[in-house]
Amino acid sequence: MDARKPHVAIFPSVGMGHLIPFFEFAKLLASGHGFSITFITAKFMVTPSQTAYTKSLASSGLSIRFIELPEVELDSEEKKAHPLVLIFKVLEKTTGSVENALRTLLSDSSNPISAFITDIFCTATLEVSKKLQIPSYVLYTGSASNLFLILYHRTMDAEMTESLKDLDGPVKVPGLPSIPARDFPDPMQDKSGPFYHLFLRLSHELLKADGILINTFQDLESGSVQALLSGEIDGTRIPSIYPVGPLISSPESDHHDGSGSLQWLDKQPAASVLFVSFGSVNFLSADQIAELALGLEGSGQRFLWVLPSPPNNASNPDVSALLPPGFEQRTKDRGLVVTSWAPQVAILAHPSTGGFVSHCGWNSVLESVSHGVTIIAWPLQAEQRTTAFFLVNDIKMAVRTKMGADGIVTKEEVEKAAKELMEGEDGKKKRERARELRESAKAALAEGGSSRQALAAAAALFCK
Ligand SMILES: O=c1ccn([C@@H]2O[C@H](COP(=O)(O)OP(=O)(O)O[C@H]3O[C@H](CO)[C@@H](O)[C@H](O)[C@H]3O)[C@@H](O)[C@H]2O)c(=O)[nH]1
Repeated sequence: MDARKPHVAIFPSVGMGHLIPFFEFAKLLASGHGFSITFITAKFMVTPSQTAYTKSLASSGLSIRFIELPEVELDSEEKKAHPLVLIFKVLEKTTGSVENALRTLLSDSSNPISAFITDIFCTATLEVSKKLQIPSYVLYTGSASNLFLILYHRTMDAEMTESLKDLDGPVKVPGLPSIPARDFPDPMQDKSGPFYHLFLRLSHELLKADGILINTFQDLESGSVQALLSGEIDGTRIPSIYPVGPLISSPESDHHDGSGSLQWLDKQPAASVLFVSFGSVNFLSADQIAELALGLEGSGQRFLWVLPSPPNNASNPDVSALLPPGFEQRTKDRGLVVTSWAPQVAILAHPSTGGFVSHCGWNSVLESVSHGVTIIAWPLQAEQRTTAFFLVNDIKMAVRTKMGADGIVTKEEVEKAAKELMEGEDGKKKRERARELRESAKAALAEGGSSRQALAAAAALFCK
C-alpha cells in the first residue's frame, strides 16, 4: 500500500446488489480523494459476474487490493436456512477473521488503516472495529426511507403488539408519509418471522457507527433525508448521515456485452423499448414467466427481457423453455429475451430504452433515475415494496403493477401498465419527472453538489 495515501478497510456484504455500490464508492475514494483501499471479502455466493467485476477493479490502476477471508464452515442444518438468514449466518461467522484482518492492517507500520467501512448486514463487525478503536462507518446500499424504517424498527417493536402483516391500511411514521402496512420491508412484517429479530438487532447495532453513508441524493428523497439529518429518531440520537449517491457503474464500464442486447437496441427506434429485469437474486416462477410473456406480447410494445436461469437449477437449465409456445417467434421483430447477465447500466443509458419493468432493487432504481428512465414497479421481496411505494407516491416516476393474492401479476395487468407507461398521458408526466431527476442526479455529483460535498466531508473524517 502506498504509504503517502490515507488507507481504509472496507467489508461489504455478499451479492452484486451490495458489491456494486461498494466498488463504485471505493473508486470515488481512490480516484477523487487519493485513498488506498483494502477490501475484505467473504467467500460466499461468488458468481462469474462478481469475479469479472472484482478483477476489473483490481487491475484498474487504482490503489485497491483485496483480502479474501477463509471460507466459513456450515453444518447441514445451517445450510437449509432461508438464503437471507444464511447470508447473515455466514457474515456473522466471519467476525473473527475480520478482526484478524483489521489487526494486521492496523499494525502495518508503513500505512495503518484509519477507518473501517462496512455494510448493514455486517454490523456485527462494528463490535470488533470499535474494540480496536478504529473509526467505523456503514455504507447503506438501500434508500434513505428504508434506512429510516430500519432505525425506527426499535420504536415500532416496542409500541406495537400486533404484526404489520395483520394490519390493514396506512401506518403513521413520524417524519415520513404514512405507509400502507403491507408496504413495510418484509423483515419487519411478522414479529414471529425468521428475519424480524435479525433486523431488530441491526436497528440497535447501526447506532454504534460513527456515521452512515447512504447511496442516495438529497433531491431524490428530500423528506426522508431531512428526517435522517435531524439527528434523532423518536428521541434516540442516530449517527451522522452522509447521502453520497448515486453510486452506480458508468455505461462505459458495461461494454462487455455477451448478451447482444446493445447491438439489438441500436436497431430500435428512440425511447421505444421496455427493459425488463428483476435484479441479481430474484427469479420468477414458471407461471409468472408465462403471464409476463403474454402481457408483453399483448401490450404491442418493444421489449428487452433479461431472464436468467436460477443458479444450480439442474432440472431446468433452459429457462426460455418456460416461455409460451411460439412466443419468441411471434415477437421476434420487436422483442429480445436474453438468458445471461446483461449490461444493465448501458441498456438504461441507451437512447432506445423508454421504460423499465423493475423489481425496485435500489441499484436498479438509481440506475434508472440517473438515465431518466421511468419505471413499472414490480416489487418482489426484501424492502422492494417500500421502494415501490415511494417511487409512485413521493418520487412520482413510476406506475405499479397489482399482484394477485396468488402472488401473480396477470397478463392483463402487465399489458395495462406497459401501455400506460409507454403511451399514456400519465407516462408522459412521469417521463418529464424522470428527466428532471436525471439532471438532479448529475448536479448532486458535480462540483459543489450535495453528494459530492457529503462524500468530501466523510472522506475528511476517514483520514482522522
Ligand atoms: O443482468 C444483470 C442483472 C443485474 N445487473 C446489475 O446488478 C445490480 C442489481 O442490484 P439491484 O437492482 O439493487 O437488485 P438486487 O440484486 O436484487 O439487490 C439486492 O440489494 C439491493 C441493494 O441493497 C436491494 O435494494 C435489493 O432489494 C436486494 O435484492 C444492478 O446494479 C444491476 O445493474 C446487471 O448489470 N445485469
